[in-house]
Amino acid sequence: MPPKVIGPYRVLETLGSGGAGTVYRALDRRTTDEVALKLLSAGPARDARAARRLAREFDTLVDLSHPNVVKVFESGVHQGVPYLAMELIEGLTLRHYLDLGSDDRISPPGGHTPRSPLSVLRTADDDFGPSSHRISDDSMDESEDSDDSPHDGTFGLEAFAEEAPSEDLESFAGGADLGSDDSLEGFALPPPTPRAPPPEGAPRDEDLNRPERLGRLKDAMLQICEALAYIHGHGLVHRDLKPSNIMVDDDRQVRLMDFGLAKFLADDAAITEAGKLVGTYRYMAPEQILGEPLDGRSDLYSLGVILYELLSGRPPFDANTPHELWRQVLETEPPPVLALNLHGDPQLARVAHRLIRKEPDDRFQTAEEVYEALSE
Ligand SMILES: Nc1ncnc2c1ncn2[C@@H]1O[C@H](COP(=O)(O)OP(=O)(O)OP(=O)(O)O)[C@@H](O)[C@H]1O
Repeated sequence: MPPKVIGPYRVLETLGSGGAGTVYRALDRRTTDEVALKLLSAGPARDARAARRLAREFDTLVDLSHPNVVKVFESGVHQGVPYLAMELIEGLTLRHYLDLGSDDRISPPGGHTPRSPLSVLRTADDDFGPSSHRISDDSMDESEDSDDSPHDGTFGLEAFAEEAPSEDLESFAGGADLGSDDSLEGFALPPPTPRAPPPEGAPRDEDLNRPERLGRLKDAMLQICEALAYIHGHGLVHRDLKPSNIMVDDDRQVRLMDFGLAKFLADDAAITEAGKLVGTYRYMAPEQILGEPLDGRSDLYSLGVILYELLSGRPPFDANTPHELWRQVLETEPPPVLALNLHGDPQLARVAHRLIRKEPDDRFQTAEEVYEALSE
């Protein structure tokens, strides 16, 4: 049973649950405005680290103001449990927004502002789940994101509970010439065959490639680039970009959410957290897996994984264990999007592949550059 009242808010309904707590639709009794209220779980999941993350989410967002970044209003504590009040987004997470057959749940084009030159739901099916595991045992600062996972190099496999069945990507090895040149032009289009059989339940190419869906995908990507350009411009790295942390409202306006893991680059601790792994496995850049210093280019890698998945219907890397996934991310090339989806959009495919290059220097360097490449 959800609580009836949380601080000055009356709870109206449950919107969804994530790793740390539950998000409610609630009415601010002082203003009669509706808000989304994130309340941390009262059970074992609520610990000092979760509370710190919520506090950090508030501190991070309270000074930001951008149409594509969720707004926060206040934080508080209700019967000892911390909560965060934020802008209520009437819409869908990015994955559900671009689900095949979701057209009937969104408004027709025209209800949103077309992209101008850059002015400059957590759902059980989305991700591997957030992780914040130690990867070494040496003198780590407990004050940050480490959790109660074993510290011996093993990982909580519950984080993989939602993983899709793994695929044999070996068949692509050697056949995928992604080009070594930095430019999009340098990207070698994959040969039309051989092609691995799609896993059972995989979306059909013709559904993935419907022009209306691709239009929505591109528009959403442009808006995410605007949000990323803004937060990176403020010295912030999101560090946990994934489809369930992006919502699209009924007017097709995108919001970047869930800044509980975000870090300011100016904060030294943010870039010298060697040995700590924070983020969601599937979307983590190689340098994030290696515990190296992160910058905005790591978010761009995650954006590339999202784009790759939404174009091909499959993640670029897939495995049954974290270690195998990381090995693939660090050492292997993903199958070309256009080998998985023969008639996929070549421009979007090129952008996705350049975003998921292993070396940050080989990727687009800024969200503005991605925006421009998507607009070509
Ligand atoms: N501001 C909001 N407006 C409307 N719905 C929201 C809002 N914030 C979250 N939700 C809904 O609540 C769900 C849970 O959100 P929450 O941030 O707790 O978890 P998550 O991001 O899905 O997972 P995790 O935080 O564990 O990565 C979301 O998937 C979304 O459907």
